[in-house]
Amino acid sequence: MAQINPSILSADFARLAEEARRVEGSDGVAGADWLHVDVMDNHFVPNLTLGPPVVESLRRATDIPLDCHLMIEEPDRWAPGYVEAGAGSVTFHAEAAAAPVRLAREIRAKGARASMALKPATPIEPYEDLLPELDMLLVMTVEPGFGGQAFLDIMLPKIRRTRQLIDKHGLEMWLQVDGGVSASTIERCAEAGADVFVAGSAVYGAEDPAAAVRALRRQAEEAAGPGREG
Ligand SMILES: O=C(CO)[C@@H](O)[C@H](O)COP(=O)(O)O
Repeated sequence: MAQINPSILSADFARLAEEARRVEGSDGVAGADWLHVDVMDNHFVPNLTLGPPVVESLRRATDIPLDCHLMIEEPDRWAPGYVEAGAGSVTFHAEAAAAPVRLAREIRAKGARASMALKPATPIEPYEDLLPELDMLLVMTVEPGFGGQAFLDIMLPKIRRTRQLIDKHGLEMWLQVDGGVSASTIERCAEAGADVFVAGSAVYGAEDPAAAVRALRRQAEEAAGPGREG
């Protein structure tokens, strides 16, 4: 089943709890699967957002699970604190981690899903042996740092190759894409093998964000076909 994770980078930071609730399901209507929390340190990327205290407050204010994407240096030092703050999934960048296997094991041992992200220029192949240590692999489809950028369709072959490696090893892990995911790009991502979709402006820029989430999920599931649904 396709999962849709709205990115709070496109939300109103003065009203985060309310923005989280706008994409949560209500009255039996399915909403977003996870809330994607963009953590930026102004070093790994040229933008600055939030840290563990905000994650902790969001955890208390909403029921939706938190998918924290750490676009920061020294994730080996800081990532465990995000699990303690209440993240259900923590993604660190391959380019920043000193010891990715040890870090993934620590995140899992603390009780969260462990995930690793690749910037557009970072290939998946050197990380093949590491995949069993992860619950999710994130292929960035824009340069990390800002919402609202154009989808890099030259990332589609990397999504396809990553899916092939996951299937080759018989892994249950998820394949996430992030950046420029919208009604006009999500089908290509799903066809290439992605099953978790981060969408910022396509959700929070819509008049009805919860309806945008449902429409994106429907498109992704139709594009993936019966092989990947349910
Ligand atoms: O991590 C990032 C950007 O670095 C993303 O999560 C964006 O925030 C997604 O926004 P859209 O491209 O969907 O507007």
